[in-house]
Order: sequence, then structure tokens, then C-alpha cells
Amino acid sequence: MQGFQDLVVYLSILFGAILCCGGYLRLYHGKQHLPLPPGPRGLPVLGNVHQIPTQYQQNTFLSWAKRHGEIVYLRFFQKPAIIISSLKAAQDLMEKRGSKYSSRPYSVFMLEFVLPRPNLVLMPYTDQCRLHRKLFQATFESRTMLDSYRPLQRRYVDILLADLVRDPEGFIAHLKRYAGALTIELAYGHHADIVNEEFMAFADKAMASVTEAGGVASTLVDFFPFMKYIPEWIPGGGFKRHAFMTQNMIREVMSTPYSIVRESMKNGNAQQCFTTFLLGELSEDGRLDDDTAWDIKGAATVLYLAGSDTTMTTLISFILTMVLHRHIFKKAQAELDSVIGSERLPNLDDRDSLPYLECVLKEVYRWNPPAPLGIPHSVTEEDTYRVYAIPAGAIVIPNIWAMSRDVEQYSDPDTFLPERFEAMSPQETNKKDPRKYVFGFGRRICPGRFLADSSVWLAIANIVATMDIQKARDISGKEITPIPSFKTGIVSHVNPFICDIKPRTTKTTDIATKLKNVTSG
Ligand code: HEM
Repeated sequence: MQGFQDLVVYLSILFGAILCCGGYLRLYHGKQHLPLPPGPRGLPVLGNVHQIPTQYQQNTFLSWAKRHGEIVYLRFFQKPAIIISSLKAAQDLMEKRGSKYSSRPYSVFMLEFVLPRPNLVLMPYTDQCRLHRKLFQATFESRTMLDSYRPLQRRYVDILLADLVRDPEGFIAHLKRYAGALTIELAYGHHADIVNEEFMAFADKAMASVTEAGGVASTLVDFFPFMKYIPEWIPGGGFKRHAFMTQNMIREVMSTPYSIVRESMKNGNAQQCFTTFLLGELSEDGRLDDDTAWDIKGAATVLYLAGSDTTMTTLISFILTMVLHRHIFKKAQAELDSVIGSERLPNLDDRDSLPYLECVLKEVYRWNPPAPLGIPHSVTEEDTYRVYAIPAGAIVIPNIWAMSRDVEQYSDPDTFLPERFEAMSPQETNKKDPRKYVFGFGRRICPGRFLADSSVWLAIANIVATMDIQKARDISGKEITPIPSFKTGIVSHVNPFICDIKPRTTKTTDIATKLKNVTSG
């Protein structure tokens, strides 16, 4: 068996070499006759694969950008890739030339093994993708629709505050629940208690299985598609077993809440939600083929998967920075007290009158961009940028982390300093607003950005208004200062830390009393 395994690896390398040489010749004899962008020197067959770390790739990519420039060229076996590390280059290419830079790299593993149907996040830029984006935009980018979610956001913020009062130590779980329950209710209409924690836990497990399943062999199949024909009982084909198991879990995550919506539609008690909207838009006279049903299930699941972890991470980054910088928290609180007073809780209409809190939120996005490498795009047509050729089919990785650490834009970029935005002119603030890059670019920009931004703002404004946050103390009374650290991966999750959160009692408002009627499920 070992011999066979070696043969598979040997064949993979051989095929790679052949494809690679073909690719290489094509690149250098492309019609532009321009050089490729600079990058670290790779090996003949592997390209730069062996230089890519498995963890915190954004840091390595940033160090390459410092050496080679804002566009770095890499090769993963035969596949070209560019890493974009400046906002200007990302906007020039991914936004101004959106017609060429808006597809996604094709993943054999995800699209042929794990998912029953491609979902929006992974779709190439086809008519189907445009249709799905239109549906997301109609639901999450229209002002009227966003305004209609305000009562829901208010309800979940009240639950969050009540949870924080009841169990301050569980703040990470409460923030996760806030972000998750909100997106679940938008997706499926019923209260999160019905789909409940069990659904969130199972969805997390399925996603972990996707990540685990994406080990070496599954990554290889993306570069050497012939591997998909290796039977699963032969070494090298074992990834298929894991992939099929993952597919079963994903199917269940997609189907369970969808079936509840279908059932309540039959019973005439379904709430208006993204799933009912999609059913209305995509079914013909109430009829639905199997593929369309999977498309709808996929779109609703994407809403939860793309929306909850990213939103939660922003909120936890906020708590962490407030623990570390109490003077900033107190300054935001003083602003809030002077504008809102203590008789009511802040709402989204107050946003424009709280400029310092706005600077704090911008700095939270910048300090820990929730998706440090975004989601890769791919180039559909050969292109040129400055003096370089960008080959068709290249994977495009925006290094959002590098953009947030650009010293030309932000001095002392590792320091958490909301005041950097306070000191800027309106034009400069607009140009340097991290929301210009943390939500991605161009035709694939995050369609949930307005919802995410308002949900995060509402939660942090209400936390600042009602809670006191500071460092926890050990039994000897000494302050415990959390050391900021983040998980590696698509989302930069904050590693757990402890802090001391207490409800504030002000002259006239006792928030615990105010929220006594709010139940958390
Ligand atoms: C702070 C919270 C969030 C952050 C930082 C974030 C960030 C991102 C980023 C970087 C991308 C990739 C864009 C690109 O390819 O250029 C993306 C895509 C996406 N996001 Fe978000 N997101 C957040 C919240 C949400 C929410 C709440 C939703 C749900 C409505 C959502 C739905 C999506 C979808 C569906 C895509 C794929 C779009 C496509 O492929 O065309 N996101 N997001």
C-alpha cells in the first residue's frame, strides 16, 4: 500500500510539473509580454506551496509585501495567485476592474464533494451568482428592509443585556448567541429558541468538519482534480470518506430549519423571513425543483454561517479592547451619558450624535479585521497592472490584515487608538475608514455589511450605556490583564479571556430592573 501511495504522490507531482510548465510558458509568452509581479522564489513543481505557513498566513504575506511590494505573485503548483496588500491596489483591481476580478477559485473539494449545490460564497461570477447577490441585496442592502429589522435587533440587544446582567462571566457565549440568534431569525423567521442552541452547536460542528476535512488530500484535489477519480478505499482517496460524512452533516444543517419553515408555511403560521422570501422569488407557481430547493437552503445557511461568527468576533474584539483600555471605555461612556442621559437606552437613530463611539467601532474593525484575508476572488481574463501581467485564472487574495497595518495610512498601527480617526478631516476619515476593506471588495463585497455594522453598533452602544467593563482581579486583588491573541483561520476569533462586567447603576436607572421582563429564552 505504501508503494501505491508513493505512486499517487509521484503521479501528482508529475502531472503538476507538466501543467506547471504549460502554465509557465503561457504566462511568459502571454500577449502582454510583461513580467509577472515579484514574489518569493518558488520551486519548479511546487511553486511556493512549501513556503505557505499553515497558520496566520496574513503575517507571512505582509512580510512578503514589505519585501516585494503591494502585489506579490505566488504559484500553488500550477495555479497562479496574487496577494494584494494595499487598499489602493485592491480598489484599482477588485473594484474598478470588477468585470475581471469577481469570480471565485473553483474548489473541487467543496463543490464536488461537500456541498449539494454551490452557495453564494463559493459561486463563480455567473448569472446564478448575480441572481443570488440580487436576492441578498434586496433583503440586506435596502434601507426599508434594514429599517424593518430594527425591532428584532432591539429585542436581541435587550436579551443580550439581560444575559450579561444574569451571567456576566458567560459574556462570550451571550455575544455568540446574540449574533447567531439574530441571523437565524432573519433566515428562518422563527425565534432562535425553536431552532435553538442545538442548531448552532451542530452548525459549528459541521463547519469544523469542513475545516478538518480540508486537510492535505482535499487541498491537493483542488490542484490535481484527477485525484477525484481515485477510489476512496485506495490511499490518497481517503479524503472522500471524510468529505461525504461532512456532506451529510452540511445537508442536515441546511435542511432542518428549512423543513420547519416549510411546515409552518403549510400550517399558515410562517413568519416572513429570508427563506420565505426566496421561496416566493424562486418557485414557479409554488412549484420547486430539487436544485432550487437546495439553492434556497444554501442561501439561508450562508446567511447564518457568513453572518454570525464575523459579527460575534467584532463584538468580542470590542470587549477585549475596552478591558485593555479602560480610559477609552470611560470616554465613550461619558459621551453616551451626555448625549442620551440615563433615562433611556441608545437606539440606531442616536448613531450620528455619538462620534467618539463611531471612532471606537472603526478602530475595533481595524485592530482585528474579522476576516483577515477576506475570501479569495479569481481573475477571469488576463490583465495588466502597472508594469505587470496578471494571468487569467489567478487566485486573488486581499490581505485585509496588511491594509489595516499600513503605516502610510495609520501610524503605530498595532496600537488601539480611536483618536486617530477623531483627528482626521471628513475626507481623510472617509478614505481610511476600515469598512472600506474589512467587508471585502467590488462585486463580491459582503452583502450583510450594513446589517452587521448596525447590529454591532447597537450592541456596543447599549453595553457602554448599561455596563461597566474592567479587568478581572485574582484572589489577591491583583488585576488580570488579558494578553490579546487570536485563532488562525478564515475568521480571526479572539481567544477566550476573562474580565469583569457589571451592570451600572446610575442615579435614575437600574438597568437590571429595567430589563427584568426580558427573558432569554
Ligand atoms: C462584521 C461582520 C462581517 C464581516 C467582517 C464580513 C466580511 C465579509 C468578507 C470579507 C467577505 C468577502 C467579500 C469579498 O469576497 O470581497 C464577505 C462575504 C459575504 N458575507 Fe460577510 N461579513 C460580515 C457579516 C455578514 C453578515 C451579517 C452576513 C449576512 C447577511 C454576511 C454575508 C456574506 C455573504 C453572503 C458573503 C458572500 C458574498 C459573495 O460571495 O458574493 N456577512 N463578508
